[in-house]
Amino acid sequence: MNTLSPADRAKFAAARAALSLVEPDMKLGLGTGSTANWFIRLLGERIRVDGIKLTAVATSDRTAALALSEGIEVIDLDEAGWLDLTIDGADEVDPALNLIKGGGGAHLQEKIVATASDRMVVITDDSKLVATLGAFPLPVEVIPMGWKSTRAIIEEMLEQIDVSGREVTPRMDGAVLYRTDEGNHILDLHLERIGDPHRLSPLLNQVAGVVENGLFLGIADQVMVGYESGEAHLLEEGGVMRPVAFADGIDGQAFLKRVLNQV
Ligand SMILES: O=C[C@H](O)[C@H](O)[C@H](O)COP(=O)(O)O
Repeated sequence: MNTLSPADRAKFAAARAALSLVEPDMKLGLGTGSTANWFIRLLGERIRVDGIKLTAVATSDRTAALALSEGIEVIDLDEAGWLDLTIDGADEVDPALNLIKGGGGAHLQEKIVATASDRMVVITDDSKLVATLGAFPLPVEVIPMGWKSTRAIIEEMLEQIDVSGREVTPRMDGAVLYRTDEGNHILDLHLERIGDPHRLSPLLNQVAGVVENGLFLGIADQVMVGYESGEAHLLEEGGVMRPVAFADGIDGQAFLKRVLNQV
């Protein structure tokens, strides 16, 4: 059997802890990325074990494909109307539960889905908890037409902003520009430290050509933090942390054995 890396042990623990938040008949938002993928696989297992019924909205083509392969019913957001709970990963989480997302290029759909939910719970390993956002490059989705002009305007705007770095690079997919599910490009802003994310986010979104940036401010309600040890804690605004027990009826060892042998 392949073994779980320390990072995956922590991601798995966070995802499994969030599984206990799922109740029958919920309409769920499913995030994108390696941590969200653990949650989606575990959700599929819970549906197989418990036979619970629920529907889900995906935040990317990748997530939709994985969810469908796990037997999860996937519907459009407009069909769902409003969601009970969104579970998603993050690239950085600050003490006020503000996030940087979009490392996988999916932050536009993720923000639409999270803000159309009663509750957003982030699942993450403890390495993503930071005092100040910005060490992870901030993704900004831009329309392909005139993207170089959009980048120039962003660079000029950044001169007025309290950040420690100002390099803006187009995200590449091998030799070509990266394309999101919507066919747009991504600019990664290497800011190192974002002094005032609440000032930066609307300024970015005001630039013509910008579709959405990866700052999630005041959107996440709680954070499930997983550790290499296999434990998980629930983090709430204000820094309160409490341990979470797994209560899902899943045989974790058997589940991991099956999943790891598929990889
Ligand atoms: O665009 C991708 C998403 O925002 C992801 O949720 C984020 O990048 C975290 O991904 P991972 O769980 O793979 O670290």
